[in-house]
Formats: sequence, C-alpha cells, structure tokens
Amino acid sequence: MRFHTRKWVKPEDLNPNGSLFGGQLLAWIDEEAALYTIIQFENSKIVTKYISEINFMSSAVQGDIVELGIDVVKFGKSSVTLKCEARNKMTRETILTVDNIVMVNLGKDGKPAPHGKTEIEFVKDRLA
Ligand SMILES: CCCCCCCCCCCCCCCC(=O)SCCNC(=O)CCNC(=O)[C@H](O)C(C)(C)COP(=O)(O)OP(=O)(O)OC[C@H]1O[C@@H](n2cnc3c(N)ncnc32)[C@H](O)[C@@H]1OP(=O)(O)O
Repeated sequence: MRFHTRKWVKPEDLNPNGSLFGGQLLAWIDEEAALYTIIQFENSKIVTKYISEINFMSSAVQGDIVELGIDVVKFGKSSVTLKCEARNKMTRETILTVDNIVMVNLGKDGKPAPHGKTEIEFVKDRLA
C-alpha cells in the first residue's frame, strides 16, 4: 500500500471529545479515493458508489500527522475497488481501515462507462 497524502489534525477537525472527528477522516479518505481514481482513470468524472465496513481502530489528537494509504483491490469494467488505511505518521499505529471502496467511471452522459484499465499505472511512466 502506498501512502501518498499527509494530513495535520487541526482544532477544526476535532469532535467534542477532543479527538479527530470521524466524519472529517472519512471526508479525507473519500477525497483521496476520488483523486486516486481520477489519476488512474484519466477522467475527472467519477463517483463514489460504495464504501464497506469502516473500522475505527484508534484515534488521533490535535497536532498528529495522519497519513492515508490506498491500494487497488480489483479493476472492474466501469469501476475500481480500492482499500484504504489511515495511520499515525510518527507511530505507524493504524487509525482506520476500509476494505472496499468502489469508485465508478462515468461517461459524458453521467452513466457508468468502461475505463479500459486493468492495472495500476504511474503518471511518470505515462510521461516517459
Ligand atoms: C477546471 C477544474 C477541473 C477540476 C477537475 C477536478 C474534478 C474533481 C472531481 C472530484 C469528484 C469527487 C467525487 C468524490 C466522490 C463523491 O463524493 S461522489 C458523490 C457520491 N456518489 C454518488 O452520488 C453516486 C450516486 N450513484 C450513482 O450515480 C449510480 O449508482 C452510479 C454510480 C452511476 C452507478 O449506477 P448503477 O446503475 O449502479 O450502475 P451499474 O452499471 O449497475 O454499476 C456500475 C459499477 O458499479 C458496481 N456496483 C454497483 N453497485 C455496487 C455495490 N453495491 N457494491 C459494489 N459495486 C457496485 C458494478 O459492479 C459496476 O462495476 P463494473 O462491473 O462496471 O466494474
């Protein structure tokens, strides 16, 4: 799993207990999954279709650095299934895991469209 993104837990990210608000973490993950999918599909018209069970394993507090990891579980015809982990950058303690996030490629008509991808691609290889 590659950890591309780091987030700094700020006061506005906290819940009333003073730890990282789960909804904020999920928003970060949805954005990370969307960006990953846009880069893989080379298409910005994508949507989140399905998110499986979410396992909050530990919490984060103000000042913590959280890193987000994404990997591909499988490529479908119009979809890709991703898995995700959020962990504490300094301690490597897992904060949350999501086993399946299904992202769908849309055509100009807003309906699912084949993305034509079968494996992870890296932008540097496309530019080579
Ligand atoms: C100049 C500036 C430029 C800026 C440029 C940047 C733009 C930056 C954009 C950022 C964008 C961010 C995006 C964020 C992410 C959201 O926040 S998106 C918003 C939340 N999501 C939605 O609103 C989606 C609402 N749902 C839908 O519209 C429809 O359900 C969908 C997604 C079009 C799918 O329709 P459908 O009839 O279910 O289609 P169907 O063909 O049956 O299934 C499509 C695929 O999904 C799979 N699937 C369907 N249901 C399920 C399920 N329950 N479980 C698993 N898989 C499923 C199918 O197996 C199929 O996969 P493939 O076999 O083709 O691989």
